[in-house]
Amino acid sequence: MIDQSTICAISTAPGNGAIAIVRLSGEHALDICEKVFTPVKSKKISEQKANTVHFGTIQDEGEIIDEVLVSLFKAPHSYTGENSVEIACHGAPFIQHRILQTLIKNGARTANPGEFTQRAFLNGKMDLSQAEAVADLIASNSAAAHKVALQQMRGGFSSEIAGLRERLLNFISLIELELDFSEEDVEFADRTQLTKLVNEIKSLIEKLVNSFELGNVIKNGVPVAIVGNTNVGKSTLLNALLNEDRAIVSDIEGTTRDVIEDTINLGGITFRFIDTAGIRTTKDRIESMGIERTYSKMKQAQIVMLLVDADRDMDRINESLVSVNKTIDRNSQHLVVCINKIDLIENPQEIAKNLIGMQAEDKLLFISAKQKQNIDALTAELLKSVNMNKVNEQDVIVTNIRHFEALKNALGSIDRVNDGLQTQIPTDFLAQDIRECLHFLGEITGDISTDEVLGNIFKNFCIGK
Ligand SMILES: Nc1nc2c(c(=O)[nH]1)N(C=O)[C@@H](CNc1ccc(C(=O)N[C@@H](CCC(=O)O)C(=O)O)cc1)CN2
Ligand SMILES: Nc1nc2c(ncn2[C@@H]2O[C@H](COP(=O)(O)OP(=O)(O)OP(=O)(O)O)[C@@H](O)[C@H]2O)c(=O)[nH]1
Repeated sequence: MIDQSTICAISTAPGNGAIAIVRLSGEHALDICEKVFTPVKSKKISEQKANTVHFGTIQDEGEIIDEVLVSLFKAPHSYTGENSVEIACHGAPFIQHRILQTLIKNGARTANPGEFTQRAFLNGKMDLSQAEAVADLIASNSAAAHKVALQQMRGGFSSEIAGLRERLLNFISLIELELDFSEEDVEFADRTQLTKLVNEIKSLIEKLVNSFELGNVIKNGVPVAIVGNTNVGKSTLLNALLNEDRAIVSDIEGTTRDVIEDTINLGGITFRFIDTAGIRTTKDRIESMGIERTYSKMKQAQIVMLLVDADRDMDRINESLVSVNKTIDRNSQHLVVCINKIDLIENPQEIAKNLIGMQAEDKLLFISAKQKQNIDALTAELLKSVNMNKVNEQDVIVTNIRHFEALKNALGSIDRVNDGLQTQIPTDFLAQDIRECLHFLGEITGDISTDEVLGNIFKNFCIGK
């Protein structure tokens, strides 16, 4: 149910700016605006045409707060689908807050995060996956992320899903009719047509499910944990990869106590390098917390880059490989072992021979972070670990984990429908699988949603969006 109150918020970024926008939306947006805004032209704001802009002053009990521009939108032709007003004022936080307070004094309440977009969704201006894409668009920080978010906000795959869902809904009503007439042996739903539709749905969903691996990479970057004993050169390597000095480099053991994260664009893909505290046993509490965190970062990474110091004894080198082996899962993670400081030793191959626990799929590189030797080969190896072969350039890409989960569930149920059609299972079982598929598809577009799901989605939005 849509809450009927009129909401207001500052929609521009916090802090000083040239201009700021205070937004007002809801049934009483125009009346509230009228109480605080005096246009230079005498005509009342509520009598003005929609989609017009007006110059005037905002007043609080007779005191002028600012000269502003007011934009008018009338339901249903606004972003939220409700009456809306935007006040563009001078950008001092003091002015913005005074205006907000005045609006509240006159009957508005402050908006929750994402509440404008939530209302746009509830009023049918966009479906749920489009609303989610609005947040992605605001957060986009690379050309690829921008492209997929914009595509999704403008309809993306949700219109296709909605269309297929609509057709499946037609079938379920026919099948349910058959169930009503179960005494008689009638078949209202054409099984050949239904099989065709099921296959269409299946191939779309499969394509979308497969796109997620890349979608996730585009949206979140590839997490790479750089791990190793202290002083092996992790920070130096990070700097070599970043080509700048952002992490702390020093020869004092345990300098990197906390987890430092930095992103770098390699071949159009964002990698998130996580420079971790070295793995070793320590009595220092703060340092051991850092080491704890190293293990948890290692588990979350898509690529684990183990750095070893070529200049150390073999036991110490193998010790770190043993810890990594215990922690990572090669089904979902790649291991790249880098033998660093090759400038210091004669025969790095000797180390390679004595490494314990390397597996066939693991990669081994010999580098010097300080001398920047073989950094390009390492970069190439990282890019190879990101599997992008499954997706074509023009394909729609799923970036949202909620959509991914719903699609996987929908695929499971559509597979059961398909099997059921082939093995001619009883109609009531078939109907149940179809209903389940409809449910999961509906979760994506928001045709099926709960307050909890909506709450979780919109709580992560900015205020004013
Ligand atoms: N000042 C301002 N800038 C903004 C937004 C906004 O709400 N205000 N937007 C959003 O936050 C984005 C633009 N999106 C918008 C989408 C729809 C409508 C809108 O009024 N749609 C109506 C009327 C369309 C028409 O003119 O015919 C509609 O869909 O019925 C406005 C903004 C980005 N920039
Ligand atoms: N000769 C040589 N020295 C290196 C190389 N890479 C790093 N070093 C040196 O090794 C020392 C430690 O480097 P860091 O990058 O601070 O090592 P770290 O692994 O981040 O160390 P912690 O933060 O203590 O865990 C520094 O003196 C670096 O200059 C290399 O390829 N060759």
